[in-house]
Amino acid sequence: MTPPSPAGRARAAGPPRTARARTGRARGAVRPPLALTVRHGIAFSADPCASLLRLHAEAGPVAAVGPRRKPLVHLFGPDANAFVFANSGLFRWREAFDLLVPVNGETALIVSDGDDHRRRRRLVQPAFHHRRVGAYVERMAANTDAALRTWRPGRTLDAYAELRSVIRRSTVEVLFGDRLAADAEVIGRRLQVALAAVDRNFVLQMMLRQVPNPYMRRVASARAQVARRVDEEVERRLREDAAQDTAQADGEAHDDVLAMLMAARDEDGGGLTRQELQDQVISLISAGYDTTSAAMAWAVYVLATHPEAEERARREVAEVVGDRLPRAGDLPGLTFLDGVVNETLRLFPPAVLSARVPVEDFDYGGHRIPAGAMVLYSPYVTHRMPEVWPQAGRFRPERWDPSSDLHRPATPATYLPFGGGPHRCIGSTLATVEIKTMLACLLRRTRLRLVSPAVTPTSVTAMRPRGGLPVQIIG
Ligand code: HEM
Repeated sequence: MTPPSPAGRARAAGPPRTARARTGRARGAVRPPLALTVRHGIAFSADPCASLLRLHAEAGPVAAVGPRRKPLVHLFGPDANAFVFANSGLFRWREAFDLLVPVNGETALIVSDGDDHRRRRRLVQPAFHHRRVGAYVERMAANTDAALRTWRPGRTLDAYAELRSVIRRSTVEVLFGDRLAADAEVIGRRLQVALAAVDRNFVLQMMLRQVPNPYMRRVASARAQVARRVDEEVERRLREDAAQDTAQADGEAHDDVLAMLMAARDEDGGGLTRQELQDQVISLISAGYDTTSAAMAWAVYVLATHPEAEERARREVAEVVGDRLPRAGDLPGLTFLDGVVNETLRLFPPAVLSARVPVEDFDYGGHRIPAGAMVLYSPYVTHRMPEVWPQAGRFRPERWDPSSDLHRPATPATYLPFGGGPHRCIGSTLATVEIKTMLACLLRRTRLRLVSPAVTPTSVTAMRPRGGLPVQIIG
């Protein structure tokens, strides 16, 4: 599956670049109503996804909640998404994603702005080129199949946890090579301590960041241990390069993202600094496996709850892939499976919300939104708007077939599981290729039944089934 491409089309079709020019005179500064703030706050802690749909229904396309001095301003719907993506000069990412810094590092892409971001993104982007990602399919398939071979009929297991550990291994392996992959479990466990810290509710995270405390010290120490392991690998490769005495001497012999990052040069011949390299490695692992595992769990869930779609996908995999493991060349032929992946990411986008902080006041939808506010746009709410997607709440993978009555062309403003604009997810192709490959492996080898069809989502940064996804293996 290739999701719609980013900013170009949004800019062409979207609103003009200056915020005030588009929206005319504002009625006045947004003022979060206290009653709405309290009601939404309580509902959000119980079920964030449902609470956002209610907030949109109640307040419309602009909904401010939280403290008056620094409100959280939700901008809902395709117009808002197009506006946010087209006006990237109005926003900073460092402030918006500050809470990720303890895990991702100061120079990670998601917390970089302006020229720094452009430079780093240019250096990192080639490693995620479509052609390179194709080369990883066989590793992903082999890792998945190795895990599935241990799944015996009759057994009950947590499909989310099991597949997440496959994804962790594949992510570390394709990004950073076999030596780090051998440590994938240890790296994953340490990183998990840090990731758990940024998965907590915002208020608690902000409090934890205010004063030194044992919890944040544990997070820093876990992150430092991963950073040391990454540094060792970089050192070792540099020594190998210098020695030029093995087949792996030129660095290019490592066919992974780390090799590309180490070799990357801009027009002036400059590359990533050691700090930048370390932060990119850690932030790519952490951005990569939590979100992809969440999406994978939802894909298993929707197939298990839609037997007809599951059978159709199974038949397609049997015809295209047959008895062997899937290869990159098979993926374009798996068109129904594309629809399954697209539809899973439409109904269950792991990034329920994404954030921006404006550097100056701006007007939108008749409201003045102050500099420093937390502006939030929501893939989840957009994807469930009936005026955008017919039968919005239903899993209908056939809607991705242009000949279907339900088909609607996806635009960057209407379909945005990977965000949009200059910070659009760099790993979108890797993620969708991985989910598709893993589903093909699952469908050719096993049949699953959910232990309970009642599943509640949790988290807005990597939305996943609360309590995992217990399944019974039935074949
Ligand atoms: C289903 C899986 C994934 C989802 C739903 C997802 C979603 C997102 C979203 C919503 C953003 C923010 C964009 C914005 O607000 O405009 C983002 C950024 C990012 N993602 Fe992903 N992502 C996924 C997988 C991955 C993978 C596999 C990687 C890398 C291995 C990755 C690396 C990144 C990075 C580095 C950024 C920051 C880009 C920048 O700031 O320039 N993601 N992702």
